Amino acid sequence: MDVLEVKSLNKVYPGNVPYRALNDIDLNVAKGEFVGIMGPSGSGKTTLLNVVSTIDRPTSGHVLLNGAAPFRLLPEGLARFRRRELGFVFQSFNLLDTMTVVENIVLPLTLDRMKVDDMMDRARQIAEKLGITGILDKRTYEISGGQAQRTAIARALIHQPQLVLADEPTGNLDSKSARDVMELMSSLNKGEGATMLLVTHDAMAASYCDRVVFIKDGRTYSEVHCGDNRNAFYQKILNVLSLLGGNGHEFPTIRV
Ligand SMILES: Nc1ncnc2c1ncn2[C@@H]1O[C@H](COP(=O)(O)OP(=O)(O)OP(=O)(O)O)[C@@H](O)[C@H]1O
Repeated sequence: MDVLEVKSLNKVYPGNVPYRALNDIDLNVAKGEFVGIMGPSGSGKTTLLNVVSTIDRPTSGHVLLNGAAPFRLLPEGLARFRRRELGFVFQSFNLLDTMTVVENIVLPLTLDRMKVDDMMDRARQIAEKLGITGILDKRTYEISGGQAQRTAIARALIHQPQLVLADEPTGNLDSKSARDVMELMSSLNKGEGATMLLVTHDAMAASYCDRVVFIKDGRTYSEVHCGDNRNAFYQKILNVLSLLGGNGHEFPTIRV
């Protein structure tokens, strides 16, 4: 069964002039898949991510996560569903400044009242995979952007969610840290079987995915698959971006 099933999804923002931000989107993500979403500014990427992450409701259409329909749940059940089944990685890291790195990482588990020793064991395991064992007791203002994003990835994965949603995770990083973060996300995807959905403007970041879906004006535009040559995949992504008519301003972080 697919982890994510999006069918005939529409989102209309109400207002004096209602705006159709998503127009009949279909998107399936298989277990263990790493899927990228790209498209020009205003094409609906964030709207799609917000609906998939259950933060925003669709106007019509279905969103199923592991066959379950989260929007049928009552608010409390929906919040629990989001906390347990999803992991989030944001451009701005969204770490809590008053806590240490390890306290940030275990946050999803503390909310479910797991025993402290078990939480710390899990935190150490995931920290090792992300190369942040040495900074676990630091405060978030004492660490670099790349370390902050790796901390956020550890927090997104520690509760083994069904789906990890990443919104421009490399947007605030220099190119070396961006590559490191994408290498790590890719190895967690392959090694841990974590299913991931990534929204990005960055062709380099997208080239770590198995498949990239392009959207334009709220509709699916095209899709490219990685195959076994990541450089050729990167080139294919750049080709679609140029066809999409993005300019330097809309795709500010394309790196060669
Ligand atoms: N709350 C809202 N109310 C009305 N219109 C909205 C709202 N949020 C987004 N929109 C509109 O919906 C369209 C899609 O926006 P969205 O943020 O999903 O695009 P995006 O592809 O993520 O863009 P970017 O790459 O610039 O972040 C845009 O035209 C935007 O102006």
